Amino acid sequence: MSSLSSARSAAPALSSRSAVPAASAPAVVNLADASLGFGERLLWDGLDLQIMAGEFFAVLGPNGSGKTSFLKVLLGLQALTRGSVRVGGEAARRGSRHIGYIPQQKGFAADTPLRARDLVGLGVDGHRWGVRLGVRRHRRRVDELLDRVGAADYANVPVGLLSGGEQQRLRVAQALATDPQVLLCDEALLSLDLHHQQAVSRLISDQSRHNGSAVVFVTHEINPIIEYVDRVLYLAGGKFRIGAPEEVMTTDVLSDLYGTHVEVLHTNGRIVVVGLPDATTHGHAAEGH
Ligand SMILES: Nc1ncnc2c1ncn2[C@@H]1O[C@H](COP(=O)(O)OP(=O)(O)OP(=O)(O)O)[C@@H](O)[C@H]1O
Repeated sequence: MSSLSSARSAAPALSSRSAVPAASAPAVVNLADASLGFGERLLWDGLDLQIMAGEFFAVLGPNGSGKTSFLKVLLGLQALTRGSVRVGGEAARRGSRHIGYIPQQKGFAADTPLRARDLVGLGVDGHRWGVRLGVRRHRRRVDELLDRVGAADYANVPVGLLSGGEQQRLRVAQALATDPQVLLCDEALLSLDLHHQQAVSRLISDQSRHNGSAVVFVTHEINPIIEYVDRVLYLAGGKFRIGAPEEVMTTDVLSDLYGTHVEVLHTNGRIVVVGLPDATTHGHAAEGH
């Protein structure tokens, strides 16, 4: 185990940005002594982590560091090499009703035979194993969700004709339909313009602050969500570090994780990482805006 991972977190208090007091918030994700590796390749080892209701938790790291694998573990799609994982009080498993999932933005084909309200309706029905709400209640719930994400105006438009940002709002509505205990977001802002990045991240943050969902947000770029993040899990080179962004996103910590000197600059409320190893394709350095 690395020196960094031995400094693992036993769920430190949430940052001042959280509206949910740490003491009263229950843990909804619980990893104990968790390790994951593929063959020779170790992604992380000895990960003890609790994510609390209402917490906005970001998972960061360069390409290939294990961010998507971390989400798959929570989704019950990837078994750990060692240790245990519980979500909403039960062992992680596929199709858990405790989980809402916002995938990467991928456009729908223009001829997809679904209207905006149909897509959201699938989320409302998704966990009911065939037992649908009555037609009226179903419609009301879909309307509420469309309204909440600002999509009421295009409720009846086929999804393939909507912009990327409009489609992503619908995916948020779909994921929120069951008011999940845990909201998993996989690069949910990718390829959205700045305006839609801000709108979608605010919707996700609202779900954690006002409805108490724990948000687990996988991203290669912290800046679009920096104002909402309580804690970060930073994965790199088989090691990890957990803490508030200001504790983890530092020159010392990232240099230690990458095993080479990198510089972390804080400018205009943004974080820019400079000098990442050549082999590392990573958002911070490349973007630097
Ligand atoms: N089922 C698997 N079998 C073997 N290797 C795997 C498997 N799943 C993931 N890996 C490897 O584990 C590493 C981490 O992959 P993962 O997709 O979790 O990284 P990531 O941080 O999400 O990367 P990116 O930012 O590029 O999406 C990669 O080297 C990948 O090839």
